[in-house]
Amino acid sequence: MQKVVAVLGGGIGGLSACHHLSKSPNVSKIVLLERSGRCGGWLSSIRRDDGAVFEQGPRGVRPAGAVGRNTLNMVSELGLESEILPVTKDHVASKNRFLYVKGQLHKMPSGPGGVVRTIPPFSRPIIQSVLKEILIRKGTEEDESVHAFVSRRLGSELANIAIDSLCRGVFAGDSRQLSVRSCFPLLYEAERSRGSIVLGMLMGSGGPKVVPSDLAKRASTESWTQWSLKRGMQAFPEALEDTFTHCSLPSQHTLIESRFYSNFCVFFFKPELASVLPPAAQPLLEELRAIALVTVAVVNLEYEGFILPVTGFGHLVPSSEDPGLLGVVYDSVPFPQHNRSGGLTTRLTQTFGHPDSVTKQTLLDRATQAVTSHLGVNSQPVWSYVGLLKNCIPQYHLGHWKRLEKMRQYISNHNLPLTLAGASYDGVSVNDVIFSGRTAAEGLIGKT
Ligand SMILES: Cc1cc2nc3c(=O)[nH]c(=O)nc-3n(C[C@H](O)[C@H](O)[C@H](O)COP(=O)(O)OP(=O)(O)OC[C@H]3O[C@@H](n4cnc5c(N)ncnc54)[C@H](O)[C@@H]3O)c2cc1C
Ligand SMILES: C=Cc1c2[nH]c(c1C)Cc1[nH]c(c(CCC(=O)O)c1C)Cc1[nH]c(c(C)c1CCC(=O)O)Cc1[nH]c(c(C)c1C=C)C2
Repeated sequence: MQKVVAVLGGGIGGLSACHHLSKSPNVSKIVLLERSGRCGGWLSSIRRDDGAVFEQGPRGVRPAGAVGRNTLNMVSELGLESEILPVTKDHVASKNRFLYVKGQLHKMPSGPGGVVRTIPPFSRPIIQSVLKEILIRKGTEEDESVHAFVSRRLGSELANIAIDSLCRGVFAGDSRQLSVRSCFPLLYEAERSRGSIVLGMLMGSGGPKVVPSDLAKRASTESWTQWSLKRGMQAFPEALEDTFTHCSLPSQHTLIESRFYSNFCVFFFKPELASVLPPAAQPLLEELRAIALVTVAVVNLEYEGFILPVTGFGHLVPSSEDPGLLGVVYDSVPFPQHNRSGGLTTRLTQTFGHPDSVTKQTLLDRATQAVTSHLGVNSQPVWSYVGLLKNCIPQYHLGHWKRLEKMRQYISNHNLPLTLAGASYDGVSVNDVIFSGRTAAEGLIGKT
């Protein structure tokens, strides 16, 4: 039977679903409903006339693993190969990441030399915690906070500094609330199946299989650690959107209500879309609304000349150091191609948590002060932009897996023509979200 499919939300997840649905001869029509008038969601690049590009959302995508290959395959299908800006393993942005602890920048330990020596801010070699980890007994909880899990297996120092910062640098979240089972499923599974994170990582795991395109093979041969696009990450959803035929849309609410009487299948991309479900789906609405989202402020700064005292990807700030500022990316280091043409400049991006009650000017002042105190730079930025990204990163708190199970069970028990996909469910990275769009589409139409 021919299907008409409605996709709610034109973020990268919704666009990925459309891309895969459009390959099926059994789908006669796809209606993409996007509220904002622009597709791409959080993939949002500021492009200046002088060639400079600044990212308000994601700035780099990892090529590794099945989901990384899947994204590169899509990049290839869209003919964006010549737009790719790869960062290889031997690049300084791949080797150097920093932590800002007790008023000082510290390079995160990496490589064999980094783990066998005591490297501040840590008080003992990482290898000690790693070797002890193998002997620690398996946990018995169904889920645990990321902080509790790492404290238990690797010690409180790594949990308080490294893992606290990592959760801020990926989820803009609190490691004491985030779920290890949902945020770091590989670590959780490693403990369950091998009794140890270290053994689990050494032995590897299964996971989905994705046949690599030539581009994905190139990424692996050349050891890329991340990539972006010449015109910024926004060029990705733009290229996807260009492949669709546009037509005027019916009223959103009419469409959603009619879903329950006809052959519509709706992909749900955000809990806030809950407002368009009918009252009959109340239990589902409650679960959707319970998924928390955080708001962050993203401050892009441009300085004249090369101003950094260190080179690398950037630095993270643990919550004990500053509850507000999460981290600073040294954008000019991984992606100098995004600097303005002619003349040397440094582009930085800072991310702040809990920015709601603060003015944009205050955020800008705090950002420039952090450049002075963290990086010893006294000059002022020649250009800046402050963006407030409301409810932008879903938080997989303790028990998230149970909530997902309940929601999917409800959908199945009530035969609702709905599929949940996007950042709120099974992974927040661009790769995860694109893969979830594909999985959702394939659940409806079979493998493409
Ligand atoms: C600051 C920041 C930095 C990030 N950095 C990285 C990174 O470096 N690497 C990485 O891999 N990932 C990164 N991410 C994560 C990644 O960008 C997001 O998780 C991903 O883009 C989410 O895609 P999505 O399609 O699920 O949702 P969204 O991007 O939120 O898209 C949802 C869409 O639905 C629309 N919508 C909402 N409500 C309605 C409605 N009622 N009706 C119709 N449309 C509606 C919205 O307008 C939006 O376009 C970052 C995210 C942020 C916020
Ligand atoms: C300071 C805040 C943030 C920075 N990036 C993000 C936030 C909230 C968002 C983000 N960053 C990454 C992802 C995707 C994760 C994935 O699985 O691919 C998201 C949603 C990538 C990432 N960034 C950092 C790490 C360790 C990762 C994981 C993948 C990888 O190893 O590359 C660290 C990091 N993020 C930020 C900074 C300043 C920083 C470290 C120096 C910014």
